[in-house]
Amino acid sequence: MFKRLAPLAPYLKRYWPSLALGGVSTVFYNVVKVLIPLVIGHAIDDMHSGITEQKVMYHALRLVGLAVLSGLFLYLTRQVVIGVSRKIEFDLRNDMFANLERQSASYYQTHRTGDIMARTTNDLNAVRQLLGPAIMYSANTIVFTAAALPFMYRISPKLTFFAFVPLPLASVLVQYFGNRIHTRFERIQAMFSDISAKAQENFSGARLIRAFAQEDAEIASFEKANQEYIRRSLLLVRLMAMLWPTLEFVLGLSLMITLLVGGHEVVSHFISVGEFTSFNVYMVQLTWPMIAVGWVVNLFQRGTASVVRIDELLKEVPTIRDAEGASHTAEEINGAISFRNLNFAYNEGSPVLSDIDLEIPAGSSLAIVGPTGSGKTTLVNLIPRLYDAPVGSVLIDGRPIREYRLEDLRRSVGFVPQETFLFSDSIRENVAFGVASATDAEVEAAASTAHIKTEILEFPKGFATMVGERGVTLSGGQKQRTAIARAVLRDPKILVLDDALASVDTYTEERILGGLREVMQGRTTILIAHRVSTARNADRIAVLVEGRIVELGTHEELIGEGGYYNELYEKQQLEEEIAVTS
Ligand SMILES: Nc1ncnc2c1ncn2[C@@H]1O[C@H](COP(=O)(O)OP(=O)(O)OP(=O)(O)O)[C@@H](O)[C@H]1O
Repeated sequence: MFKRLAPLAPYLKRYWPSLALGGVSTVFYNVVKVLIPLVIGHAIDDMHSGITEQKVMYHALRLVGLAVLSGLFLYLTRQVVIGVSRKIEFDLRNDMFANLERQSASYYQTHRTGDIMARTTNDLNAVRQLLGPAIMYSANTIVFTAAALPFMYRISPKLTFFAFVPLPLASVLVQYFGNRIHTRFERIQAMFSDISAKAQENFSGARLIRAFAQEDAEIASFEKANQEYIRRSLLLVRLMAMLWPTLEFVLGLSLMITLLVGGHEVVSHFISVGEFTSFNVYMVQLTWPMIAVGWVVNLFQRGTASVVRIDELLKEVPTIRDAEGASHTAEEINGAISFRNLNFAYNEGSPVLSDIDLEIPAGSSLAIVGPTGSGKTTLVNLIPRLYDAPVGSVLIDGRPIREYRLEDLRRSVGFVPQETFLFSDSIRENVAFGVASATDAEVEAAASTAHIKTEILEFPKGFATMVGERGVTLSGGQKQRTAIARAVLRDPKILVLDDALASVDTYTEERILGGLREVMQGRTTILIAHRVSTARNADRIAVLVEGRIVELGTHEELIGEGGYYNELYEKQQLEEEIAVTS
């Protein structure tokens, strides 16, 4: 077990002075606690030979003194040990988040979000309980039992033996019930996650549910899940209801034995009434630590399993990271992109890109068109290394992209993805994402280039308007233009727009392209498009079909070729004519 807990060692090491203080105060706390029954016993025997006010006062003060001392040490122990467990929880949470942030995009396709969330919440909680309560209660139990046993043994070895017989049973019972409670609790938690996910989907998919008139069906299905939840909860309630009476019975048994055997010892004058009382107080004090043993064993089992799961997450090495010796920086990037004999497949599946040979000179623009699923997004994703192409098949300024530091490479690419993601934050912060030093004027200029500034200023709070779950809902086109502003603000050498004008009308498209033309000066721009109107003004247009470049040239050249692009052009011309005449 200790080997499995090894990943915690560096974290514990960090706080060793606090842990040492916790250890010392645990010893002091238990030593003081062990003295209390002795003082009570002495007091009784002393008063047995005649009670005086002075004696009562003296013994009472001694007890109060000990109680205050033990309280102080207990406070110190809890404060220090539980405090350290919280600090380690904080460190672990930070480390896990940092490592999750470093993982490549594909990590999130192969790992379920629910599992990641469980590791960062439930497992972390279990580890904290192991570090805090589990360690503290085990230390208390061990130290107190070790300190109390010699005193109990000195009072009566026979009584000690008999009184201890049922106590381990309490601990075994707690462990047995604890295990079953844990299993049932996990099932309830799993069901609760299902219910929450269902409710959440219903809230975010509210429009779809209304449109399909599925409210009643959804209510019925939710009620079914909720019923299962209550059924499982009641099973747990039954188990808990059985645990406490059973425990009370076992502890009562132990006290009864103490009373019977101890009473007999007193009557036979083997021990005094004071000693008998001391012994009873020891028994009462030992009850909780004995119960705690079973509980602590459960905490250790759960905690150890969780440490393993957390360690797996912490050790996960990002598949895409800086290559060894990657030293070239953003300043060295001019923006010429080359694809050389590029073949690519996701996870060793069927090829998505085949024999791509393409040179995009620095500062030029390229439009990529092609049927859906032909690999356009995949091709541009390889430039900022969102997925890794085979070594040497993607180059920037003649250098394989792996020779650049990942952060610098990505900083040089302004990316407008196909699906816009906006954070639940103000529009300003969404535009300035990744550029901490951006001034208001720069943010506004970027918004102006993306032709969204006027619309933003029409919102009551302008750029401070919140978007996403806590704010206004932007239209698809507004979202895309916010994303364009975000990419432009980064002032990148390479600008990639993945179907970024799909949600705007042709008039707005024309205006955005006009604005971008200025921005595109001196930058390499790649535009993925489904409309000829987006592609036609690019320096060159590449047609991608089933992962291969089948046509490459200017608008005029491709029209002349009479291939896919020409067909697309004629079809869209026809559509426009029909739209005008109808
Ligand atoms: N992360 C991924 N894992 C596995 N396969 C993927 C992944 N992303 C895309 N694909 C597959 O690769 C192929 C090309 O997809 P891609 O998104 O590059 O096409 P596209 O030309 O951009 O399409 P669209 O015009 O519809 O956006 C598709 O068959 C798609 O199913």
